[in-house]
Amino acid sequence: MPEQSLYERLGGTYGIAGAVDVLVDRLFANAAVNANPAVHEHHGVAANAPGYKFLVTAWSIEAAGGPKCYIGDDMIKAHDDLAIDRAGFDAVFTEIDATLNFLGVPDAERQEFMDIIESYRGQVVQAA
Ligand code: HEM
Repeated sequence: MPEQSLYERLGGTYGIAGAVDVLVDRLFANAAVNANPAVHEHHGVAANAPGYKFLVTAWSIEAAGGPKCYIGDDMIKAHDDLAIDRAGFDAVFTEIDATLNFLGVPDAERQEFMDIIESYRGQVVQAA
């Protein structure tokens, strides 16, 4: 039997949307993530949460090998005006990892997803 995609092993659209629902609430409340004023301008507004959850869910579905459904900007353009530095990226990386752990995602799937996140560091970090 062929190995299931990461998308399938994460529980498909329902599993990923459920995880992003929890993740985005935690990111919006995370002081280290919001220390960047440009990030806080977005993440400090509760009304941004539903649309952001939609975009991050679709991005994650595609990144994990699920169906094509992401309509947002690429990762360079999406983070162009935010001056995200290494510490800012690490704060988000740590929150994603902690959330997947909190939700009981198995180690192998968590590691595989975190490797995907890490592979975008160079596109997201645009400040020294
Ligand atoms: C690999 C890691 C990351 C992924 C997969 C990711 C994913 C996304 C996605 C899908 C969007 C929506 C793009 C659109 O509007 O079309 C977005 C926007 C955004 N991201 Fe990220 N992101 C990452 C890292 C970060 C980090 C490290 C920060 C902050 C420290 C951050 C802060 C933001 C903010 C504030 C926006 C909204 C920008 C705006 O519309 O004004 N992201 N991100």
